This record gives sequence, structure tokens and C-alpha cells, in this order.
Amino acid sequence: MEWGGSRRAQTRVATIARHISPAPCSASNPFMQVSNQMNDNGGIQIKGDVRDALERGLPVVALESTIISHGMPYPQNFETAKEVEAIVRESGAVPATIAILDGVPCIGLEEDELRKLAQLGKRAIKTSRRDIAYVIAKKMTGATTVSATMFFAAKVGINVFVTGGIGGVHREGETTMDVSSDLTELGRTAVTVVCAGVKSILDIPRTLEYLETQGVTVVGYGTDEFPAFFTPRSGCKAPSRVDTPEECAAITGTSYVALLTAYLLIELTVSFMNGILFFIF
Ligand SMILES: O=c1[nH]cc([C@@H]2O[C@H](COP(=O)(O)O)[C@@H](O)[C@H]2O)c(=O)[nH]1
Repeated sequence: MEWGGSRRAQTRVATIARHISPAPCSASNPFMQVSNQMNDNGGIQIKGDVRDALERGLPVVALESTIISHGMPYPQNFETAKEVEAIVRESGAVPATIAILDGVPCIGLEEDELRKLAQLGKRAIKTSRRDIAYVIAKKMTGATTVSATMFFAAKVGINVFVTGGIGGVHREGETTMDVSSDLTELGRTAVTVVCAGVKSILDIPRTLEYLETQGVTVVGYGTDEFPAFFTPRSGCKAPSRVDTPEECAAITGTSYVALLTAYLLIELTVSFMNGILFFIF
């Protein structure tokens, strides 16, 4: 016979799970239904192929847009964005580049929208989680950073997000308090972020400390070292390591099953970038 307290505890855990777990990718996904309604109301807009994949439970990979607007000049940024989307497609997943266009959060961009964003460059608002409400309310065009991209990906049930480098703790951050909101988002939003670490201009040891404080699972893929975006060598050790896609899947599965708020950040060296899509599950 089951102990009543245990049953109550299980119910509480299930309730918590509904709040913190990413929405499942299916037509019955309540987030999708909300998104559909929001779409009708001029809210979140999901591109056709992305919507179709989410409804059918097929793999979708979120991509950020600040790297397009602020990371490179036009037209290299446009070409690179298209190339990254093509790599995702070749690997059997649907790419969903996320941005806010004229106040509308868009999950997946048409080619002309991608070009518009690339041409706008730094005139697009660099939009982190803090800025989302303002950019939408003012009907502005915002390029989403890692934190804002994770926010929208989780809202529509996308569980994997691929980018170059994430933000981190800036040097002298101990006095300036300049810590990227990417790090706090990683601690609160259950989206697996596949990236090449942080740039060496940031304070990597403090970035790792902050990720630990936020409860973020940081895993090196095929490396013991935390990569520094342009180079696999930072001199800082990654807290843990996996070597196969199956190990990655097991860690992600464990995080969800155990309902931990320790979400997964997989760090890759740049040379592994073409291999990242093996992580889609
Ligand atoms: O090497 C780079 N890392 C990160 C970014 C972008 O900058 C954001 C972090 O900005 P901040 O440090 O202001 O939080 C990241 O999420 C990403 O969008 C970038 O352009 N270049």
C-alpha cells in the first residue's frame, strides 16, 4: 500500500515538473496552443516548417540572432546565418532562428526576414531577457541574445539551442557586476545549449564559478578543457566530460527525469562545430 505522504509528495513533484520542464513537442503541447492563439493576436509567430516539426515531435534546433546583427558585417552575416541553417537541415533537424521583428517574436525566419535583420546590423536592438517586453511593446526589431533565445525556445517547446559563444563574467566583474544574463538564464530555463564556450576576453574562471552557483551542468564534449570560443585551450578545466552522443542524451534525460533545475550546457571546441548536431535527440 502506498503511503499517503509519498503520494502527496509525488503530486507536488509532478506539479513542479510541469512548471520547470520544457514543454513536450506535440500538437497537444499547451505552450504551442498558447502560441497559436498569440499568433492570431500578433504574438509569437512560428514559421510553418518549425511549427510542423514541433507538432510532429521532430527535432528542431534554436539559433540566436544577435550573432547575425552584432557579430559580423553584411553580407557575411547573412551568408553565415544561411549556412548554419543549412548545416542544421543537412543533419536532419529544422532550424529555428529566433528574433523579434517589428515587435513580433518570430520562431524561425523566412530568408527575406533573415536578410532584413542582417542588413539592419547593429540598428537592431540587442535583446536579452531584460529587453524582451520593451522591444515587443515598442514594436521594435530585436536580435535575441542567448538568454532571450532560450526564453522563446522554451516557450514553444524547443529543447536544443546551438550558438557560437555565450556571454560570461567580464574581467573585473567582481567590482563592475558585469555578468551576462545568459548565465542566469542557463540556471532557470531547461534548454540544452551547445556552444564553443566563452571568449578569452571574459573571466573564464569566474564564469565557471557563476555557472556552478546557478546550478548549470557544464560538460566538455571530447575535451577536458573549457573552450574559449576561438580556441579549444583556455587553461580552465571543464567540470565534466562526455565523449559520445549517447552520453549527452543520458545526461539530458537524467536532468529532466530527476527534475533538477541543473540544466545542461555542453561546451564544444570550434573544431567540433560540425558535429554538434549529433546531439539532437
Ligand atoms: O563572442 C560573442 N559572444 C556572445 C555574443 C552575444 O552577446 C550576448 C551576451 O551579451 P552580454 O555580455 O551583453 O550579456 C550573447 O548571448 C550573444 O548573443 C557575441 O556577439 N559574441
